[in-house]
Amino acid sequence: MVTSSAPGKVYLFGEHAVVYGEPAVPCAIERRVHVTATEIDEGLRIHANDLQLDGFTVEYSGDGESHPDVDVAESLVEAGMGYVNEAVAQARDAADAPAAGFEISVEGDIPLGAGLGSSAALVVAAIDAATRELGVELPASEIADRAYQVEHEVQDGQASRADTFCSAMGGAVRVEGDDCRRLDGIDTLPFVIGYDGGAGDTGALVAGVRDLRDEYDFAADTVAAIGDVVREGEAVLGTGDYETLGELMDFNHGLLSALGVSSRSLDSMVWAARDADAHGAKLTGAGGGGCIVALDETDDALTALKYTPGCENVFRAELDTDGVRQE
Ligand SMILES: Nc1ncnc2c1ncn2[C@@H]1O[C@H](COP(=O)(O)OP(=O)(O)OP(=O)(O)O)[C@@H](O)[C@H]1O
Ligand SMILES: C[C@@](O)(CCO)CC(=O)[O-]
Ligand SMILES: [Mg+2]
Repeated sequence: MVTSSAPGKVYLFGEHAVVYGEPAVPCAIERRVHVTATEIDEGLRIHANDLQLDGFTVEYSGDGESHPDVDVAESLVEAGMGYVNEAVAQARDAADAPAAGFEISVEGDIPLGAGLGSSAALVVAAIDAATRELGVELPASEIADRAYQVEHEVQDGQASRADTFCSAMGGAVRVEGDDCRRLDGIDTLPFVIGYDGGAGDTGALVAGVRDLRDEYDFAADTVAAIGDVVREGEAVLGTGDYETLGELMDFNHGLLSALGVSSRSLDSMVWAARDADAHGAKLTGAGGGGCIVALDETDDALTALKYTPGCENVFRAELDTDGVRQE
């Protein structure tokens, strides 16, 4: 039995635009998904107590048959389990053990579908745990690559390498197309996260931006402008100039908002953080609902968000310089 874990992330800059080849800077945070893999004779059994489908907790056997004790549509269960199914397929392939069976248990402290990269953390940790259980130790870069294949497959081609690379490597990273790099010398960033308790549909939100971009030149320009913000941001990232970083985060949020991926509750959390003198604040991840990230080393934004209607949970998230690891 092997347990591995991998971190979630926030986007300092660049979500959505990264899908079209602009650079992005996601940063790993100290919130993790833990996956335990145990080899069994055949098939795939998954325990995922954090995954609620229509309010039901799911126990699933991927060999076609059995199902939750409750009546949940097969398609919903398949969708929920797709990441684990595909991660296990990657592990079997990497270890050259096509028939290996697994029992997989998942638990995590990353809210699901909220822009903190729970899917990438799950896939990265699952590939690591399952390959180690088969006696194979993959380099983090290969885990990142295989995890990207999984997200790409499960999300119908709507995925960049950003979430999976960041989760596998840890720290602050820069992703532009297939060019993925860790950014050295960045050990700390004062992130405060506000969570509205909701979720966004990543595939649908990415498709919405794609449509806008196809329809209007100014939407394409907006996506390109996000790339400019990222390039400006990475130039000051190592200097500790939180003032400028925050200003650029604010700008980035405005551009995402123009592309239609913010929401009323994300906007009110962003404004609550700004009113409390955070250096800057923006939505993180696909948007539509979920989380914002603010830059603030004081407790002011944290306190203000606690009393913001629509904010269900607020927490500080340290930069996690460790990526995937065996526990
Ligand atoms: N702890 C977990 N247990 C089971 N499944 C999980 C877990 N964490 C993530 N998942 C899977 O990942 C899906 C959420 O992925 P999705 O890409 O929609 O959101 P996210 O990764 O949290 O946010 P974003 O991609 O915007 O950063 C869940 O519906 C589930 O299938
Ligand atoms: C919206 C997006 O840019 C980030 C989702 O966390 C999609 C992706 O990069 O895969
Ligand atoms: Mg995801």
